[in-house]
Amino acid sequence: MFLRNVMRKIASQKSLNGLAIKKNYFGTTSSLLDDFSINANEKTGVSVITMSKTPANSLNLEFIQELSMAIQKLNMEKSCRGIILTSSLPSIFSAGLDILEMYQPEPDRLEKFWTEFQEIWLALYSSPKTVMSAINGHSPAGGCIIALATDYRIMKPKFTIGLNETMLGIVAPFWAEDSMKAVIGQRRSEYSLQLGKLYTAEEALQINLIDEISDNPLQACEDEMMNWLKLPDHARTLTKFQNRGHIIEKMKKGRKEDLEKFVKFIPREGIQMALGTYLDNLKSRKKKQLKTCVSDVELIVRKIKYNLEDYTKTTFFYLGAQDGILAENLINSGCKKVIVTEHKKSNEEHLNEIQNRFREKFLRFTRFPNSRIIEEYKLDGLEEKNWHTQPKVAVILTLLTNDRSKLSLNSYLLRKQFPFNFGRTPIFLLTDNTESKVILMNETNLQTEKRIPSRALSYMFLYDRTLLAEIPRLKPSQKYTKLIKIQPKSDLVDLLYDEDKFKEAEVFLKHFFNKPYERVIPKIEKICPNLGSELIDMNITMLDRVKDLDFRIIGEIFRLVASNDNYSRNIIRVLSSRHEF
Ligand SMILES: CC/C=C\CC/C=C/CC(=O)SCCNC(=O)CCNC(=O)[C@H](O)C(C)(C)COP(=O)(O)OP(=O)(O)OC[C@H]1O[C@@H](n2cnc3c(N)ncnc32)[C@H](O)[C@@H]1OP(=O)(O)O
Repeated sequence: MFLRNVMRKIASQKSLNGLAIKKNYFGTTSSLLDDFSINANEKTGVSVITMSKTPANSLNLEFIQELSMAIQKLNMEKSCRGIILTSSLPSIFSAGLDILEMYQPEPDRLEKFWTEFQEIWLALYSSPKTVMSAINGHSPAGGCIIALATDYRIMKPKFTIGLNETMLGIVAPFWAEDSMKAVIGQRRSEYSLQLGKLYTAEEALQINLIDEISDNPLQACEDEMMNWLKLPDHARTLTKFQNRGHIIEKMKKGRKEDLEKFVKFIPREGIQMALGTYLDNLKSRKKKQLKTCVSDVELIVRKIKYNLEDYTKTTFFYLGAQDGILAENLINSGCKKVIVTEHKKSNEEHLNEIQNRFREKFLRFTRFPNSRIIEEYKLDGLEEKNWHTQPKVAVILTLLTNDRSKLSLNSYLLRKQFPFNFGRTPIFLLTDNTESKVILMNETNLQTEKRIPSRALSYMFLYDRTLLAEIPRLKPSQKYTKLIKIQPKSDLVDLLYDEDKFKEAEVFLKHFFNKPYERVIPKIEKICPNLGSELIDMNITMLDRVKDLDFRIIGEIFRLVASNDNYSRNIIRVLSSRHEF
């Protein structure tokens, strides 16, 4: 049935020839908005569509409409046998859908926007012509969807491509997913989509997401096109539809539902919040250069202020009310938004105290909607509608603790607050909890329990000196892209950067790792009573079950050493020399 329709469509092109497209089809024409041009070569029958919508060829409604119309016309133009899509921008093929179309959208426009996007995809994916993408720049999300809808993809080295929708907290449509599966396979596709993977051209080639790499993708496409055009059009087209028919049919059947889903999904508060963050981040990405961290609240505040473009627009999420000193400092120094979270049941009295103190500073106190346990504090005069438009940076002031119940509470609150992906938002973790001796946060924790992708953790400010002991643990990880150098402010910090000392501790740890807890604990207890009891609190039965523990212990050792106490130094020496330990 589908193939019959295709045959009919191909046949009907003959009669449409010359009608559907302007008479002066050959040569160069520009779109009404000058967002792209078409160069139709009479000799080869190949039309090159060059997108030139500055700054990023992002697909807004008008751009898609015009582009879609042009492709549909070319699809019907008999003298056109091949279409190549490319970009005139130096480093971007297409940045995908214009995020501004989805951020704080007008309902009618949003509906039109998605309908047109479906339409352009159909026009490309079911084009009877040979369609190629000369991907001469970045091609994320919608850019990749467009490229995937073509028959052949040649990309310039180094740039990136992929369906990164989850990074924005949104979901690629099923038809884009289907087209990706058809190209790179089910498993790779699922993996790439879930993780919102952006691949370099080199990586993309390895997984067949693109077909070739070339320094001149347009020329390479033109050359490759000649091979494709050697074959009779009807045979090639029918073969294409034999392959794609089921995907096209599925899309057509599901497109109404897909549209309904989209217009319902996008305006959701959480999605808007995620898009706002992403957008802000995109805008300010280049300008943010965060450098140092200091172990003093005032200095941290000053640093943040200095580094953030607009400090007052930053939202601070303060997890665990504690005594609120850090939050108060932030507020005093100009921050207008702080969300304080606390488990009311467990700490109601404390929360009330905080609330009262904050009330003096804030003229209005609002309960966080849909939640009984999260309280929101904000300055009067802050526009309600901007409340959830995301800050440039999310700052999480969190209680890093060895208390499992508090940790899971924090995870819970984080999940509740942010059921979506943080995307590329840098997250600052601060703590003023000087009692803490351990961080149980590692990459796995962050990804699974707290659902913050590790890449978001690009910057960390740690106030608590004892927690600084954890910093070296993070060093080797590639994922922590910009770990800030901590200004040595104490012997402890100096020590942390003393590689030899650190190695010494590591050697020692190797010897008691993998040993049963029962054998190790009493020995640790003997030399370091606090550490032993903490391990007991954590209910650890085998040390090797807790991979992070090595650094925790290292941290503890450093802490002991930093106390400049001969006894502690002796402990280290003894431990390091006792291999049987
Ligand atoms: C039920 C289904 C639900 C939902 C499905 C929704 C499907 C969505 C598919 C999408 O396409 S979502 C859009 C995703 N797009 C992106 O994530 C790309 C974002 N852009 C970038 O990562 C980068 O801009 C780039 C790698 C493409 C290029 O980087 P660079 O060369 O450094 O350029 P700039 O970042 O400085 O960008 C220049 C300029 O353009 C603005 N911009 C970039 N992308 C977009 C966009 N997609 N929408 C709107 N605006 C965009 C960027 O903010 C810069 O603006 P300035 O004013 O600061 O110059």
